[in-house]
Amino acid sequence: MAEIIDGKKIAEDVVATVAATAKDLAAHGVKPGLAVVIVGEDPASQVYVASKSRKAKECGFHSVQHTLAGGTSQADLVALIEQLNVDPAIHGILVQLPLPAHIDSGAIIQTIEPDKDVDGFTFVNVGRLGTGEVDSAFVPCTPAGSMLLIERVRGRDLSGLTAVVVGRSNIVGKPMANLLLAANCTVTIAHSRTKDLPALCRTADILVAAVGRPEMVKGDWVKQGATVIDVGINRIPAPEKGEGKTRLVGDVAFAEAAENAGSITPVPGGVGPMTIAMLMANTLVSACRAAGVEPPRF
Ligand SMILES: NC(=O)C1=CN([C@@H]2O[C@H](COP(=O)(O)OP(=O)(O)OC[C@H]3O[C@@H](n4cnc5c(N)ncnc54)[C@H](OP(=O)(O)O)[C@@H]3O)[C@@H](O)[C@H]2O)C=CC1
Ligand SMILES: Nc1nc(=O)c2c([nH]1)NC[C@@H]1CN(c3ccc(C(=O)N[C@@H](CCC(=O)O)C(=O)O)cc3)C=[N+]21
Repeated sequence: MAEIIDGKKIAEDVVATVAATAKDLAAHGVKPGLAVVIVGEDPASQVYVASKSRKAKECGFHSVQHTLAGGTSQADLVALIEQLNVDPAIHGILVQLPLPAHIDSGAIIQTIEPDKDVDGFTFVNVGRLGTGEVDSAFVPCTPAGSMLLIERVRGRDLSGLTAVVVGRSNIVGKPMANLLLAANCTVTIAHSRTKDLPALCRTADILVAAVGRPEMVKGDWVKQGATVIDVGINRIPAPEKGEGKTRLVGDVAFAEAAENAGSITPVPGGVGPMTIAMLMANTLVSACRAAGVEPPRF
C-alpha cells in the first residue's frame, strides 16, 4: 500500500514558516499585503477566495478582498489592478479565475505588476521559470505546492526519474512540467490528443494528473512504486450521503491507484491545501524582497 502524502500537514508547516517570517518582517516595518480580486458570484470561486483571505489573516498579513459585480467592465478591472500595482501596502495581487466571459482574462493577467504577480501567470514570471531562473520567478501556486510534496518523498534532485504530466494548461500542466525539468526529470506532457495514455502513464516514476476528469487515471495506469500527484478537484454527486449531496474526488481513482503507487496524494487534503499555502509563501517572498530581507526557503 502506498504512503499517503499528507498535503494538509505539509501545508500547515509552510504556513507556520510564513507566519513566523511575517513576524520578523514587522521589525523592518513591513507587513505582507495580499489583495484578492473576484468578479461575479460563482459559489466555488467564493469559497476559495474566502479561504485565501482567512489564511492570509492567519499568517498575520494585511489582507484585502475586492468583490466586483459580475457585470464589471474590463476598464474598471484594469483600473483596480493598476491601483493595486502602485499600492505600497500590497505585495501580492491575485485575480481569481475564471473571469466572466465578457472579460479578456489574458489581458487582465498581463496588467498585473510581475513583482506582485504571486500567481506567477505574467509573461515575465512564466519566462523566468521557462528559462530556468526558478529562484527569481513567482511559480504558480498549484505546481509549486505539488513540487514541494514530490520533494518530501523523493528529494530535491530527481535525476534519472521519468515524469508524466497529464494536462497542458498554463496554470498547472505547463509550469509543472517546467519545474520537473528544472529538477532533472525526463518529462512528457500528455493531453487530450495523446495516443495510448495508459501505456504512457505506466512509464512514469512521477505521475501528475491535472485534467479535470473525475477518477480518469486508473490503478493499472500506475507503475509499481510511482509517486502520484492528483491535482484534480471534481465535485460529483454522492447519493449515498443523502439526496442532493456531493463529494470531492480527484482525477485519479485513488483506492486502486494506491495499490500500485509508492506514494500518492489524497483529494481533499493533498494538493488543494498546498495551493493556498504557496500563495502565502509567494506573498511573503514578495514582501521580503520589498523589505530587502532574505526570504526563507520552502
Ligand atoms: N488543487 C488545486 O489547487 C487546483 C486544482 N485544479 C484542478 O485541476 C484540474 C485541471 O485544471 P486546469 O489545468 O486548470 O484544467 P484545464 O481544463 O485548463 O486543462 C485540462 C487539461 O487536461 C487535458 N485533458 C482533458 N481531457 C483529457 C483526456 N481525456 N485525456 C488526456 N488529457 C485530457 C486537456 O487537454 P487539451 O489541452 O488537449 O484540451 C488540458 O490540457 C481541474 O480538476 C481543476 O479543478 C486547478 C487549479 C488548482
Ligand atoms: N487566480 C487563481 N489562482 C488560483 O490558484 C486558482 C484560481 N485562480 N481559480 C481556481 C483554482 C482552484 N484553486 C484551489 C485552491 C484550493 C483548493 C483547496 O483548498 N481544496 C481543498 C478542498 C476544498 C473543498 O472542500 O472544496 C482540498 O483539496 O483539500 C482547491 C482549489 C485555486 N485556483
